[in-house]
Amino acid sequence: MEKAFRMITIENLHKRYHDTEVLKNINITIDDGDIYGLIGRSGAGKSTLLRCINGLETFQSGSIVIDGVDITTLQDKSLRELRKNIGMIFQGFSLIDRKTVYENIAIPLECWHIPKPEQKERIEKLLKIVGLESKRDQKARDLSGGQKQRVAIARAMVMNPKILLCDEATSALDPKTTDEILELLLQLNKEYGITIIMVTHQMSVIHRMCTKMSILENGHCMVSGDVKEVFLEQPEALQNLVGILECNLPETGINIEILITDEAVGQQFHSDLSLSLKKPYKLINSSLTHYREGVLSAFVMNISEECLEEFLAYFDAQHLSYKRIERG
Ligand SMILES: Nc1ncnc2c1ncn2[C@@H]1O[C@H](COP(=O)(O)OP(=O)(O)OP(=O)(O)O)[C@@H](O)[C@H]1O
Repeated sequence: MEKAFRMITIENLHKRYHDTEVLKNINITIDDGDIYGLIGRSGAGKSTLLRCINGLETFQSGSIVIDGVDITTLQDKSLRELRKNIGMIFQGFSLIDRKTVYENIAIPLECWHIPKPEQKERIEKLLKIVGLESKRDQKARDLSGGQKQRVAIARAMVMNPKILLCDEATSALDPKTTDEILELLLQLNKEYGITIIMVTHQMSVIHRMCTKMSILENGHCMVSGDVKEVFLEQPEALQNLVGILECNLPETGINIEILITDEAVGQQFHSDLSLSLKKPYKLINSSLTHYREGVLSAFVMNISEECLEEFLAYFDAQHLSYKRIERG
């Protein structure tokens, strides 16, 4: 398999505001073309980390290497060059309301003194990609939230960046519009290979979009890894974030959670189990989560103590991932 090219390497990053350390020894690597999710509670440090990546914030120690360049070595002009390679979109869109769609997208091109004919070519292409050709002369203030975010995406893409940072980009949108914006971002990632970092509170955004993820907690990076593996392992930081299982566990018997990543195995699980063991059990909870690639089935079962050994032997023989869960 071809070795992935590393787009961003963050090592031992510490960031303080006055006496408060808000990023504590962050180590994260992001490959070219990844869609990387950063999730965590409010105040965990996600936005600060994004601002460190695009050079808007300095930090006290550690390093951030982007596309082979250590950004701490950069001065004014080269820092501006770095930012040219990093587009950013926000929850609040940050458009200029009195300007038209076309004029908003043109802002970075104007700043970089790109000749008008080239500006036109780039903007026309992006208007088509984001589906706003018919709105080109409309003022930004007259657009819907979803249309505003499309303009912001086009503006972020207009300098052909290698990286797109999305800070809660869909938090202000309704579910259908969120879906359309996420689809657009997936399309940009697929067609242009752009590396995307998504800061979000919404676990569904991580499921749908991301290949890898980190969980930030109070300035620490608690967990990093493949999205599906993180959900399979259910580390404490993830449980803290999603809350403990919201189902009433019976007071007798043993409660076991099974996680299955193969969709077909998940669908067959109960019938296979019943046919093989012919032992009773209660199904307490079941859920199906769709990921970017694949599906994760989770079942909580209540099993009597006498039958436990047999069930566990079956799960082991089937190489199923399971764990005992205790009543809260
Ligand atoms: N300019 C600043 N000056 C002082 N403290 C700041 C500044 N910006 C952020 N902080 C503090 O840094 C911590 C991390 O903030 P940050 O905005 O990065 O968190 P977050 O995880 O993005 O939160 P949210 O999800 O609410 O946006 C918070 O305690 C915040 O109060």
